[in-house]
Amino acid sequence: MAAVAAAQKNREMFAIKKSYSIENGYPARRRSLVDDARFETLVVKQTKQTVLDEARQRANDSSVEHEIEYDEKATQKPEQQNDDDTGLTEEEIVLANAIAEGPEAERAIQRAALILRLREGMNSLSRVLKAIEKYQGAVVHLETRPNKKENGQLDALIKIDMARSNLLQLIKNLRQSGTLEHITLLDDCNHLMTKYEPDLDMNHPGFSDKEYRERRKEIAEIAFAYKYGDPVPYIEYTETENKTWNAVFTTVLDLMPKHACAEYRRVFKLLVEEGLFNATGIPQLEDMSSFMKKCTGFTLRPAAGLLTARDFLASLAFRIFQSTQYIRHTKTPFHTPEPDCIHEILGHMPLLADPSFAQFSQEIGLASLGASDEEIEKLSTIYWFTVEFGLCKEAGETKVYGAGLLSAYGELLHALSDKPEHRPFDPATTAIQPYQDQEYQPVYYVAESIDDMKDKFRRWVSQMSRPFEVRFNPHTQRVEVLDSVEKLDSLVHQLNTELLHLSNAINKMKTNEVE
Ligand SMILES: C[C@H](O)[C@H](O)[C@H]1CNc2nc(N)[nH]c(=O)c2N1
Ligand SMILES: N[C@@H](Cc1ccc(O)cc1)C(=O)O
Ligand SMILES: [Fe+2]
Repeated sequence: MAAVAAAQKNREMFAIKKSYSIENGYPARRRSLVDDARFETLVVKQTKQTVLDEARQRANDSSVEHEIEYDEKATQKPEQQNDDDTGLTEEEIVLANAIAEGPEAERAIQRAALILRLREGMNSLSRVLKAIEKYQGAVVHLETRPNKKENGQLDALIKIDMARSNLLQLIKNLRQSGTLEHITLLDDCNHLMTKYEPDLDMNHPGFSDKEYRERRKEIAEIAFAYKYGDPVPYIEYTETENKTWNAVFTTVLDLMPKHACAEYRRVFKLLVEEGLFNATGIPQLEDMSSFMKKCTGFTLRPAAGLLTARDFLASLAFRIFQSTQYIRHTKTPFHTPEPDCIHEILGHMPLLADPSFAQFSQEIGLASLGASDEEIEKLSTIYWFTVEFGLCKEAGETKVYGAGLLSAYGELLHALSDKPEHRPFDPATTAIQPYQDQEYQPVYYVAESIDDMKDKFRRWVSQMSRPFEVRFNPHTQRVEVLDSVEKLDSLVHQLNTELLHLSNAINKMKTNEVE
């Protein structure tokens, strides 16, 4: 529990204390998700920097020098000594703040991944392992490889579990000895909301509605309190909220037989038959999550608002969709400037229950893991013009599969009209097409089919700069980096097993046909 509380505290330490709305002194501006996301990334960075500078200042002021018992002589040369002991790294500050929570948090076991540069090869490694042992740490994972630049030197990745206070000491010593290249505190959620409160600027339909804003905060709290593995709490939606749902649901019911792609129509019908989709009430995320899990393994977790692209995409790699639970303002049922539960449930969820589309969504997520900021921007642009606002061909006609169109019939009709430009989906050009969410789009991309879009996307991803390949292991529900013979070996075994099932099934079907 202490770890969760400390992680929560660390989140809050960096979380943006005020929303970007007029009353908090942020300039009014026409809503644009892209600008918002960029603006907020900048503010998040500034907020973090301020917090870190203040903590370093405090560390400077605190005359008490932490006793360093560690046997430094054995591991460093004078020139390596870093006498600026208070150049605390962000992780040290996060740890120090967690420790400040009290004795329990101080003793709490923290998992961390250390990337080390071992200048004296195996000699340095044995000293580091001795230090870990000295601080009562447990090595969970260790791998080394020759340093690309310096012969005789090693790079090491060591995952350890260690009491926070000891870990703080160890990091400091490794940093001073010039061994520590990087550390990641693994159980701190870096799920930073880009907004603490909804950004309801002047032209947001709910801006002047105090009751609506209270409701938004109340529902956002569910997302903040949510822990992985919990069922998503039910929400007692009000009559007004259900009326808003009804207005949109009935229009989608009218329009989707003609305009939605076949994959969407198929699952929509299933959802109606299962009683999850009806005109009277907003479906509960927990029920939708169970349905999707049965179909494709996708599950939901509640999101309090717009997440950073990296956070949002990373979840898709694990077949987790971060879904908002609040609903748009009743004044504007047919288009809202931000994702809401109607958009997520009516727009996204039917297709996340389709195997081919679920695979495509997961592959965008997998491609985002370890991607550079530039590549994240390209992936979220591809996501925008496909998952959010994509069109596809079907028996010579243009159909809709983009969630942002299926949940906003006004824009759906615009997208299918001859007003906007229609371009063939091609990842390389789509990925760099600028877009704004202020009004309807001037350009929409048309895929030959969902499978064709997936194939084109895979080829484009294979040229991305990431120097390693990843795969999602459905048994462990974890993403594996395919960078060792052992991992490739287990993947080949997995494939062999699947192929065996496939050939047995084919033989049995052939035999049945003959009989
Ligand atoms: C991936 C891309 O940035 C996309 O616009 C994301 C951003 N963050 C999001 N956050 C939430 N909660 N819901 C969304 O649909 C999105 N869309
Ligand atoms: N415009 C969509 C909601 C939406 C907003 C922003 C997005 O990024 C995506 C979807 C609707 O009204 O349903
Ligand atoms: Fe969306």
